[in-house]
Amino acid sequence: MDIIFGKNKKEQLEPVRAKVTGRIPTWLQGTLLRNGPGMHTVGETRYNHWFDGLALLHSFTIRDGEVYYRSKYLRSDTYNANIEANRIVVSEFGTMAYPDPCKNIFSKAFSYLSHTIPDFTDNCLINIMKCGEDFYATTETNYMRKINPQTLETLEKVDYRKYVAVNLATAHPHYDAAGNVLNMGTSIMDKGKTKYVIFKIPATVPEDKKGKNPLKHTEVFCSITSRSLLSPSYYHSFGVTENYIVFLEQPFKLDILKMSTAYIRGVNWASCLAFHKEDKTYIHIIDQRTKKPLPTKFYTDAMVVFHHVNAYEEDGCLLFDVITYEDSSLYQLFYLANLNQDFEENSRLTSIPTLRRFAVPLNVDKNAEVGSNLIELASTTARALKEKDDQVYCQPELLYEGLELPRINYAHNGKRYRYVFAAEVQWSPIPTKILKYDVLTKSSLKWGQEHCWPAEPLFVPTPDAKDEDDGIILSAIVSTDPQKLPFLLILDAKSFTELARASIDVEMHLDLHGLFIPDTDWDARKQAPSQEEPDGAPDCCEAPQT
Ligand SMILES: CC1=C(/C=C/C(C)=C/C=C/C(C)=C/C=O)C(C)(C)CCC1
Ligand SMILES: [Fe+2]
Repeated sequence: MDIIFGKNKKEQLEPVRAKVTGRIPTWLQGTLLRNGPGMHTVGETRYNHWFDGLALLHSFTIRDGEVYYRSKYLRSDTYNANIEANRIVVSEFGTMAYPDPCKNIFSKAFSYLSHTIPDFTDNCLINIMKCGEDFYATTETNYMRKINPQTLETLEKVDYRKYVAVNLATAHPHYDAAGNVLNMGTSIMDKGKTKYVIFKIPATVPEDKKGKNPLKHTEVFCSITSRSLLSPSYYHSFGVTENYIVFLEQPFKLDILKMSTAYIRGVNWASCLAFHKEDKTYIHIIDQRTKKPLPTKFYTDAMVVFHHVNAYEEDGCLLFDVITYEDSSLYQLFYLANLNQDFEENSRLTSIPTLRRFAVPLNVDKNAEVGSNLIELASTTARALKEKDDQVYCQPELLYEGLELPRINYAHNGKRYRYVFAAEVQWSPIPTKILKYDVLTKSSLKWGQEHCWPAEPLFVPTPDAKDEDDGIILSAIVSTDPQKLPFLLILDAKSFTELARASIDVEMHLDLHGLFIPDTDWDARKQAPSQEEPDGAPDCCEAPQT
């Protein structure tokens, strides 16, 4: 397993042509661009956690039935500093590192105590964000790196703090139909307050406005004061509907005092996160029209959510679907020490990721009887029980057990929808199958093959799509069988049958998230990789058949 998780992956700088079997639909033209950790040792030093790995971008360019693959490490300041020192010198989620090992503990304490919030890493390994015409590699700190989506080159380092007061920001922004970005982040102890800040980055900038960079036009949409100044919640994503935003203030919290002393205590950031099972999960619903949270205090039991799937409005209620855990053990399992030969035993989840639907009444009758259920929808068994003091306790409906890395047809984001595409996971965090779950009929279709570990499945609609599932699924598959090459799998999203696969003779990393850039989004001819790579691409076509 170390080969898949812990081994450093080589870059594939020149585009390599894949061996395609089956038929790739002719309308499918564009680039699947993805991000994830690819290097876990530098010199003699080793990261502790899989999320610490240095960001390795990779892309699959699909053109006229062919697939071209390339990969490149993000040249973050973190990457460059590590490579130059030939050891890990920048701290990541699960690994604390010190730039200068010669300094004694007192000078270390002095330099690190001068910042309550330490300077974080720019190793942007989680996702790719589109912002106007630009693409960024993202993580959860205040940094992003602009990238060239064709060459995978690393461009400017962006500090969110220049545009909006946040120390952390999610790697899962939302986009509206015009391409405006909606994201949120945490502002820690700024002017004596810790807040969750929802902000908008416009897709375009009016001609007359100075500066073409949309980030300069970032606007704070709404701020929610954290229940606690020194222990704000950790969150990985949030939900949106046509008129509302859903934010879960969950009892999985960052301890700011622990973070500010982590360097002198020699502990990692992960140890500053804790799940408080005795606490509640507060559900904040922000009205996009008034830019204010609803006054009712909605809450549910303690849980941990990383991924929101979708949310929508129905008959005066807001429904949201999330993948829930009963504890925070997921992040614990990705310590590389657990992901070894015996990972099946060492990395058993203590709670299975479960798709649950919550329903929140948008207009709460103050006179409703205490104990009454405020949800009268035929479509869900989720309940919202009126309590005293304007509180409403939400009880979810269980939809499906054992799934992660959810995606939907994004045209249905914020609206009623039927299909969740996800990776199936059981008691181990390793995906073994790709899943299509129908939230209406509660039925599912699956794709899986021996030794195959699929990445997050991404939905691309057909150009003339009528049904929600008119399109294809793209997923990069790595194999635990060294004889079997990794491949890009293309499934028909309706039937969930394989249309084609493109095998690539490289050591591919397991990635996290990404996006598809249709060729119509840029001047395809100008950017075609075939220009850099004349016909008869090297070695690729000799790839052994799998
Ligand atoms: C470095 C750093 C962080 C990094 C978090 C990361 C890298 C999380 C990755 C999560 C993933 C990949 C989840 C998948 O579901 C924190 C804790 C935000 C804050 C302190 C500094
Ligand atoms: Fe994620």
